[in-house]
Amino acid sequence: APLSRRDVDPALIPQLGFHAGVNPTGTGDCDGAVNGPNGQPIKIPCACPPDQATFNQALNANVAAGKAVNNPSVAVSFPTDGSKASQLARIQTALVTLQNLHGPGQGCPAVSSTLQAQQAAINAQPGKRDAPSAAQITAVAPQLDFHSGVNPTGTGDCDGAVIGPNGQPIKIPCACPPSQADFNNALVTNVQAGKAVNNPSVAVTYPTDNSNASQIARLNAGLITLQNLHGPGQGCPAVSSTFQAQQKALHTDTRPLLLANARTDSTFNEIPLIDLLGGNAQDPVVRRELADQIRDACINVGFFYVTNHGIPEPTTAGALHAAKDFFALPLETKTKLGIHKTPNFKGYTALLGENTNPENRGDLHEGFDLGWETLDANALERNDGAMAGENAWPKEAELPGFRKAALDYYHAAVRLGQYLFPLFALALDLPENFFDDKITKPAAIMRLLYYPPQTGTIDDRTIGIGAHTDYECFTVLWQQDNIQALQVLNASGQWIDAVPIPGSLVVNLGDQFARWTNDVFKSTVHRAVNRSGIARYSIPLFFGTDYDVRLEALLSCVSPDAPPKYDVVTAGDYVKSRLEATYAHSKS
Ligand SMILES: O=C(O)CCC(=O)C(=O)O
Ligand SMILES: [Fe+2]
Repeated sequence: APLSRRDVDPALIPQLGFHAGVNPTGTGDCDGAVNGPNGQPIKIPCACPPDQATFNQALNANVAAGKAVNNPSVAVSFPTDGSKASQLARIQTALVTLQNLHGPGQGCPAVSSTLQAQQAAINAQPGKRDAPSAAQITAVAPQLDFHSGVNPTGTGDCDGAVIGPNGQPIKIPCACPPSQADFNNALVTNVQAGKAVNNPSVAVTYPTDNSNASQIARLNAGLITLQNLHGPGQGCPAVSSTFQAQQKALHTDTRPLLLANARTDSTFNEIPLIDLLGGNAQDPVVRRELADQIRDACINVGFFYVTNHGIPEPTTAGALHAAKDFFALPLETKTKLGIHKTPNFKGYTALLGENTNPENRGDLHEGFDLGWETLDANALERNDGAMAGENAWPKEAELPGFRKAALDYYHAAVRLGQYLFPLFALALDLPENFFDDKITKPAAIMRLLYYPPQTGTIDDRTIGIGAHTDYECFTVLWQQDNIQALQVLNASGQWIDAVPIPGSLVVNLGDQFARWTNDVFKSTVHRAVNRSGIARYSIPLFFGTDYDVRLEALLSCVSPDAPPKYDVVTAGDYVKSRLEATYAHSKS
């Protein structure tokens, strides 16, 4: 199209830096221009981005209108000078154009271009021309957090702000650090010069926004200023301030702020193993590191193994023993405890009594389900409305010790669940106590499962447990060693074996978390087929929230590219409706 008189100078239009159709998955997704936290390109619709010429036309229309024509509440500007601020404004207009190509919030994602990287590069440029004012610099100046003259030794040395490896404060000159006001003055001089004036080969950058990267950059500017106060390399040591500790805390938190942009369609080939030590560590950095591993597994796989999970081996052995004894009871005894005889899915499920996958003919396992119950006869029962109702136990004389063994395991697993919830919260960039008021009653359902061996030709519609997702927030699954049965479906449709790892448990996410996170956390499809030739036992515990908690997409998991996918329902109603469908199969 010919340039219209009102069109902007095409040389000033930011380049998209990427083109459509890279590495199509076959499901409409292609690689984007930006790598996600897993090191793989973030997926984008294959039709994104448009070609540069089409894009330029849309941008010209927006600039002419002074707003995004498809989203008129968003103003755009297109200053033409070379200042940093104007370059950034032009890129901002390009981003708005890209993301509203076809309607309000309907367009191509930012990551289908390199526009955000271009913004970051401009922000990182040193330079006097657009240096902030003294007031802007001091408003966000790094705080020394320490003052001079602490515990003088009499030889000119004083205590520094940092403890050394011997447990004692590292010594610094008593004149260090300067006062915050003197430090600020030196900082302003350096920032406005774009370098350390006392050591001119050292550049100083000082972005003033609140991002982690910018805070870290400002602390660097602070360190350079402090260490070159009086001449090249002559100044106060880093340990006369807490700058480095502040940087360390920020470095552990450089994940993208918007979880919505961390969404992946990754095709995993193995299930990660996470050592759970450190979840209660005093040091928040340690807890953060563990939560980051969990976050990666939740975003990319939806399944992970855990070690150091805290459930004692004898407790597990006791529960396994109890399961074996229970399923060996005469069918008649078990049938008396049938799950349809209780209001809330407690008790025994016979072979083929359940159907997890509607396309199947019934699941080839027997089960025994129980909910929260205390072993202490005097304690108050706390029962979640969703699953309220008594457990259906066999008589103590019929199966001595069964109830205690099952409940011992249940209680140990609930402790593990309570340990995991704050870590999941951290993984979602939420306060660690986010779930505390949502899990006041342990809405945890435990199952003992028995899978008879399947021999001969196998009809794919009758397997141990049909392909399904779990319904709650997450599941903690114990599976028997040496028998491979559990399989997990990856994004390219392959079943990946979840091989039992001795001493570990499997943790997998369920639909409640998927709904909360708008599918940023994956509720991954899985099934079990026991072709080992011998009996297999497993013990899942499903952790949900209190009944009335609304499963509403977290704001951080929603963006124009990823609008909320699910209707809001309560956690309890959701699980209940799924259970009703699962067991409808055997209800007569
Ligand atoms: O037995 C297994 O390994 C899996 C059980 C399961 O997926 C379930 O009960 O939801
Ligand atoms: Fe499951």
